[in-house]
Amino acid sequence: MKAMIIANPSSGKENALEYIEQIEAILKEKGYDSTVKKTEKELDATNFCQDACTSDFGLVVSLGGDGTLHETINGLVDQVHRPKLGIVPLGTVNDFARALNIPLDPDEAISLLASDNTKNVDIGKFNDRYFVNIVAVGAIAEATYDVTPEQKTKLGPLAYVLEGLKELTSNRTYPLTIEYDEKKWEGDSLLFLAALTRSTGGFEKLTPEARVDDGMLHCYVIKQVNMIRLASIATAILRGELKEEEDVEYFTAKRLKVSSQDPLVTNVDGEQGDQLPVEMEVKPSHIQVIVPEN
Ligand SMILES: Nc1ncnc2c1ncn2[C@@H]1O[C@H](COP(=O)(O)OP(=O)(O)OP(=O)(O)O)[C@@H](O)[C@H]1O
Repeated sequence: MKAMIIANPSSGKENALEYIEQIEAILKEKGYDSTVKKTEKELDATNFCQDACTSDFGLVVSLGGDGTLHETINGLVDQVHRPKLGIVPLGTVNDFARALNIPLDPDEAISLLASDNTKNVDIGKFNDRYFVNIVAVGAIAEATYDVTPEQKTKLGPLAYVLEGLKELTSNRTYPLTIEYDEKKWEGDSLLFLAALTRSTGGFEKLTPEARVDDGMLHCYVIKQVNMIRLASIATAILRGELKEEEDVEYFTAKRLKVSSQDPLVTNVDGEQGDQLPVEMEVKPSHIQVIVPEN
């Protein structure tokens, strides 16, 4: 059996290469011959992973942050043969690993690679690319672009939360039309979220209803609200009860289209996405990921 280790030497604390021997050793015990591929630039992980799929590899390990993981998954999704995926998180946020209960400690995540326990996880299609966590539309969605690498290193996930809260208080709304399955929502919205998992920006209670393998996009529209209601929504988020708020519309969908008369950009798994209109769809239980039991 063949395994490919896709390592980004620049991720997190720039120490990915220190873990390679340890990973090779554990995979050897499982009967894998490992090939190590080091990324040098954007899209390398996608191309390496596509090669692994077409060359009949049984396992691909992503060793890096969320960016490397997304690029790896984007190389996997459209293929007929999709190897199992192992994740060793080295980034600052590691949302997908959090959502799957994969240890954030690299040594523990490497030990997990010996496990045969896997989960078939949903993937979201967003226009012609894929996402694993969340799509956001609104001012807070643009806030993550303002987080500097220095803030990220110093504050970790909190940098996104702080930047996001700052934007929320600006209370800017946008007219949105959301067509989902056979239904439609239209109105002014402060923030629209479509989540596949419960973890966003390192914050694990924003969208607690979302399960990684339920085949659904969990959608939350925060409507136009006054400052007092906004404070109530903020505390509801902290309690993991966003959907209970009266100014929040919650629904699930298998596919949806979001449009607006305003030229709004989107945020897809923390990266800048296409401008509206956009279409999304769930590919249910599409990739097999090594995860802890329970
Ligand atoms: N050798 C390299 N040097 C610089 N950048 C690289 C290299 N290889 C890949 N990249 C790019 O680095 C991007 C970010 O990597 P990744 O997300 O793994 O690390 P990170 O930014 O430290 O993690 P996080 O986003 O969780 O903080 C990747 O999306 C990829 O395009």
